[in-house]
Amino acid sequence: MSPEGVCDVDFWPYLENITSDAISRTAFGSSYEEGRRIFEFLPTKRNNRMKEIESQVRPIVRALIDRRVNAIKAGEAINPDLLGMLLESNFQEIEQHGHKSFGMTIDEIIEECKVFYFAGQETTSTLLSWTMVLLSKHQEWQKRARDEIYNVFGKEKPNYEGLSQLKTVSMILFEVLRFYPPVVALLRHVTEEIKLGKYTLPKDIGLNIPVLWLHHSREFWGDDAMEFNPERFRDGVAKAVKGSGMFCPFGWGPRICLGQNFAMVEAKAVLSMILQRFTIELSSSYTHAPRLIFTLQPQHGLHLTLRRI
Ligand code: HEM
Repeated sequence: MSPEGVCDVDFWPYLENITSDAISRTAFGSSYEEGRRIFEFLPTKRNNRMKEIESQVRPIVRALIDRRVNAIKAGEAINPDLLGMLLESNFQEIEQHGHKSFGMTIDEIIEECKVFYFAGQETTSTLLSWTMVLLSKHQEWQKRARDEIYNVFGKEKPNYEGLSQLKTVSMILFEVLRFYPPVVALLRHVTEEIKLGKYTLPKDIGLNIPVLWLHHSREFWGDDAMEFNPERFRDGVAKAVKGSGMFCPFGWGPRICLGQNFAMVEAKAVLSMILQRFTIELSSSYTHAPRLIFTLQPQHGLHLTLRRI
């Protein structure tokens, strides 16, 4: 940072770090440093070695779980994190039915932990990235968000109660999720022939529900569908869009995202802490090129100019 408090920085790695920390602490509590190592194996275009990744991630998670299981067996208190809760409910299930086949196997628990990691990290850092880009392009919304954050927290650290009062920030995050949904499509496999409206879908076909397209359709959002306008969410999601299910950044139905509240709270907290300290603009080295690697990411990084307030 220059003596005047200005710096040019690629913010993307920092956002990746903070979201891995958040999910690591939530999933594995005090073992979060260990949990973070899992992200080193997240597949990217450069590092697309799924089999190798699988063989490296599994022992890390397995060691974490074994240690916890031994602690529980030794009568130690259960950690109030995701892994602790999963193991506790699993033990109860097995005890209640008196048989191992009622609980999850260790392999299934490992899979659950991995799902939380992979589902929760990249998606949230992507949401935060596009929020930074759009607030840089729309300085009036950046100012409105900062004013609200100062009104609620001043310069103090954000707290959970205060985060639920951030209405403008919520509107902004919803609009970012509409504009650049981290998950651009929902994929389904049709397991048996079914009638869907006027269509009959045959067994064994794949369905692609185009979230990105639905979120930009003039038919559902009106003539300003291609514009960034958080105001549309002032009276909630139902009033912003024609037709239910057309705003689906977290999916829809029984498989809707389990972490959506977590993600919103986390995004609000991170954004509050950034806007309390800095104004943000796009740096001259920023190149706008969203690309899809599982989620919609900034291809050439997130180069921003930060000015200390
Ligand atoms: C902005 C952040 C996030 C976005 C946009 C997002 C999006 C989604 C979407 C679209 C689905 C449904 C996929 C489908 O139907 O095929 C999903 C499922 C899921 N998400 Fe998220 N997610 C986010 C954050 C998180 C976080 C933070 C967690 C964990 C703490 C999480 C955990 C999960 C899990 C476990 C599922 C699977 C639910 C099931 O299949 O029953 N997500 N997410």
